[in-house]
Amino acid sequence: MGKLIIFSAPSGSGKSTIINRLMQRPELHLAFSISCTSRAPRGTEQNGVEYFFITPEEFRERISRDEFLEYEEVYQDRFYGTLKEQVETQAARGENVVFDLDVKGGCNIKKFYGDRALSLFIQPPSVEELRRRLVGRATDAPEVIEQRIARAEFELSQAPKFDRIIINDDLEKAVEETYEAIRSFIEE
Ligand SMILES: Nc1ncnc2c1ncn2[C@@H]1O[C@H](COP(=O)(O)OP(=O)(O)OP(=O)(O)O)[C@@H](O)[C@H]1O
Ligand SMILES: Nc1nc2c(ncn2[C@@H]2O[C@H](COP(=O)(O)O)[C@@H](O)[C@H]2O)c(=O)[nH]1
Repeated sequence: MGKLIIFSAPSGSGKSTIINRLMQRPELHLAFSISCTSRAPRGTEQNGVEYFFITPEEFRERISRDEFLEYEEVYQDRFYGTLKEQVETQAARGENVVFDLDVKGGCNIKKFYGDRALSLFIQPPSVEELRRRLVGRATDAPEVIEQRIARAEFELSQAPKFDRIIINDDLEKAVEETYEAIRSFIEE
């Protein structure tokens, strides 16, 4: 049975960037948990790769069918949720399942799996740098960026609830620190 690796942080901290780098390390046996979302794809995102993109109506139907391990309305009218089936199938294959979750979702999954899960908080050097990264990423409209920044203060206050805090200032250092944290956790 595989283990669970949770990445949480405010939007723009660099979770996806670090995850994408670690997915290229085959010795970690990682499998990404593809969430459902009711937001529209952005940039080069593809259905079934970054997310399963579904309508808010389908999202509500799936909630009523109890298909999610957890879900959040992270931003108004934008739902995100972890599919039970995804996680169970991947973990049963012996893969270590990686989650990219908002802070509430991260805390919920950690509570659910306890010691089987490692929860990592990816901390940006500052809120100003977070804004610079979101603007630089150029995937969101200015008002969406402001919504994400507005949530960041609460999310940063939740960092002590996580097993490890990784400061993502120098990307290479953050990737290596995360790699070592995961390697020692899966070898325990
Ligand atoms: N250490 C770093 N230094 C400078 N820029 C970085 C660093 N880490 C990531 N970035 C850049 O910051 C932007 C946001 O990163 P990324 O998309 O990985 O964040 P995220 O936490 O996954 O965001 P979201 O929660 O919205 O998916 C990207 O343009 C990425 O290239
Ligand atoms: N609670 C959950 N949060 C999730 C899930 N999938 C992604 N997320 C988080 O949402 C925000 C925004 O993501 P974006 O792709 O629109 O930038 C980010 O913090 C993700 O980590 C999920 O299944 N559950």
